[in-house]
Amino acid sequence: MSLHLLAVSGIRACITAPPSKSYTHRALIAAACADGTSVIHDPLESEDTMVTITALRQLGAEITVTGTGDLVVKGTGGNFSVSPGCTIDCRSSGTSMRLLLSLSLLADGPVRLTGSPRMQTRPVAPLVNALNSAGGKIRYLKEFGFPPVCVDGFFRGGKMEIDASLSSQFLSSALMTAPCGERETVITTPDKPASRAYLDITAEVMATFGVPVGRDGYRHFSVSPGGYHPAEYTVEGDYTSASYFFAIAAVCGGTVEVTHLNPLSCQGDRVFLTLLAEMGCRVTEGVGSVTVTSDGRLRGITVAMEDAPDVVLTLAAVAPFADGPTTITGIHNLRVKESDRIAALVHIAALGGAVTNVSDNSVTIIPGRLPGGGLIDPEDDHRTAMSAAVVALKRGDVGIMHPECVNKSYPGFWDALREGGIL
Ligand SMILES: O=C(O)C1=C[C@@H](OP(=O)(O)O)[C@@H](O)[C@H](O)C1
Ligand SMILES: C=C(OP(=O)(O)O)C(=O)O
Repeated sequence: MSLHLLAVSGIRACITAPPSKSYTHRALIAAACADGTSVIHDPLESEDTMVTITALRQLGAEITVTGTGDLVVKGTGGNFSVSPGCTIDCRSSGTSMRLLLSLSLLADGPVRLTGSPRMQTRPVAPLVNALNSAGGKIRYLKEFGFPPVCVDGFFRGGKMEIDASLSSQFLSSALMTAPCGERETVITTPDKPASRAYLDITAEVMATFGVPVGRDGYRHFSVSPGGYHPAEYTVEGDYTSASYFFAIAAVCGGTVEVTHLNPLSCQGDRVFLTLLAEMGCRVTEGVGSVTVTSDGRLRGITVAMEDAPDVVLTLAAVAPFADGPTTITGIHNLRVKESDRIAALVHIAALGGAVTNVSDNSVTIIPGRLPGGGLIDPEDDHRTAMSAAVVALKRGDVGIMHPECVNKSYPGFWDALREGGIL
């Protein structure tokens, strides 16, 4: 099935942001490790967070859903008990795969971690190397450096060096397991980590569940053993998911307000609002909401995006409608996401009528050189589908195949557009 959207203009909409995917994964993990019962209010219900819930149940945490959708998590105190042959299917969730890789070392037996064919091409070697130097006995079951893996051994802690230049998730993974290690964990990174804001999210959730993370910027971290405390936790709204609505306001013209957003959030994807302001939109922050207003006239910009990789595709959907080129640097790890997102970016820009000049770590999007329009297969990448929707609503001649792939992070995306009167 493919979805064809009509062009819209002069939008007036108010949409509630869904809960954050990154915060939900982390709150679940901290709660599952805690010594007692936690309640997670307003968790994200999506394919990826379901992967983490199912995995934590396989590891022995009891997780129940209340009538209002809250999650009650009976923690294990960091002692996971697994059945023989335990195999966790992370499907296409990179966050689940990476975060569970360290965590599985806390189990009382071997745990196999596998995933979709695409997940089996997403690297884990820098994390596996570090864990194997600190008590882990992790083996590759197919291709060296990639899932599936068999996780055995234990998490000793101590000094670890983790190269997180390809993915911050390697670092978040070891950090989240560290409170359940045998001794103090001290992690250094040889290079600047990718996607650094996600490390702030990790440290914030850990602190809420009673674990302070000692750190010197993003290059040196320390965590003491002692475990997590249970907590009552409310998940904030997701700025990445909100970016599509802001982008629609920017290119189609009009006003879109998105509510349920924390104005003090450490989500790096908030930067998307700064970029829209630079491109010519009016961005106003209310109490727990953000409004973007645009007359559709946009300027091209130059921007470094290594700390906010997930909104690069949203920007690629906006850039074709600017009055000049947009250059984006810091895109080296986009090739190892749910799809090759550099190829996706080229396709999205072309739908909007722009050509792209791609080099190793940057891309320039030049508007107005191609006819644009057409059909896109997002290749199961939720962010490609949602970004293509931005172009489709501007132009009216774009079809999106397999629109249900948004279920990975935002099952309610198409309904939110309908309810907001945009579809
Ligand atoms: O830790 C997280 O929650 C995430 C980290 C980022 O990945 P990388 O650190 O691999 O860039 C981001 O792209 C992903 O969507 C979520
Ligand atoms: C890259 C993403 O997620 P993950 O790494 O968890 O698959 C994403 O949501 O854009």
